[in-house]
Amino acid sequence: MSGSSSSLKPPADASAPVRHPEAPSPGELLGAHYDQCFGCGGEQPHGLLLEARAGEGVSLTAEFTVQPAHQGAPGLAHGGVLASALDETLGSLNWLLRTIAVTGRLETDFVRPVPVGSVLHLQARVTAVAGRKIYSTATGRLGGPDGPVAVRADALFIEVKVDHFVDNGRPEEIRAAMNDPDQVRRARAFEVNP
Ligand SMILES: CCCCCCCCCCCC(=O)SCCNC(=O)CCNC(=O)[C@H](O)C(C)(C)COP(=O)(O)OP(=O)(O)OC[C@H]1O[C@@H](n2cnc3c(N)ncnc32)[C@H](O)[C@@H]1OP(=O)(O)O
Repeated sequence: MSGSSSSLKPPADASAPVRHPEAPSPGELLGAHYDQCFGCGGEQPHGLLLEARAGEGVSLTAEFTVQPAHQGAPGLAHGGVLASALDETLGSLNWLLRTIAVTGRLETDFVRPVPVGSVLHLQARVTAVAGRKIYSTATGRLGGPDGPVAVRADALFIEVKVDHFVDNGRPEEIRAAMNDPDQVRRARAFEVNP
């Protein structure tokens, strides 16, 4: 069974997404937006270490290898971890729009169990944009990019200003990020002043 709530259906006046002219080229790795991010950061040993690659249009692919630290049932990935992998993949799409956005809603279907050690092949694309609202969808497949779907999600991201993080994040981490030239450079990729 699948389906999504009405708030995930773009309104009639929504527009098709427009890839930013300076978005990474198809095939290019996006890299981490923050090295402490649970989804993509290289400094989180139990994180997902998810690597996303730009696709055509406003789409991307990503891979996530399920580690023993990601278990729920014995030998199987925890559903919340799989939802995180989908969330991170969908969030990475905003790089291609050059828009800073956070997840407002994420609806996930868990279709097949995902064993530890398996690689989840994720594919995501933005389907529509309406004002600050960005609608997107993703699948995660097992055994290869054309393998059977194990998880899928629809999401609504909401565009925010960089102040969203500055005003709400714990001051220690905000200060450290602002003092990190690499982090400042990544933030500038979104054409914002950190
Ligand atoms: C430096 C680089 C770093 C880049 C960093 C990137 C990090 C990516 C990490 C991966 C992604 C994440 O996990 S992000 C972390 C998880 N998410 C969060 O923490 C978000 C927490 N929530 C919030 O802060 C807030 O609720 C917002 C920002 C989402 C929305 O608040 P707001 O800005 O006041 O906007 P608001 O007026 O309420 O809503 C705007 C429009 O969106 C709709 N809307 C809002 N929320 C929802 C919702 N849950 N479901 C349906 N619709 C919603 C409203 O109806 C409205 O529609 P209309 O009336 O206009 O039609």
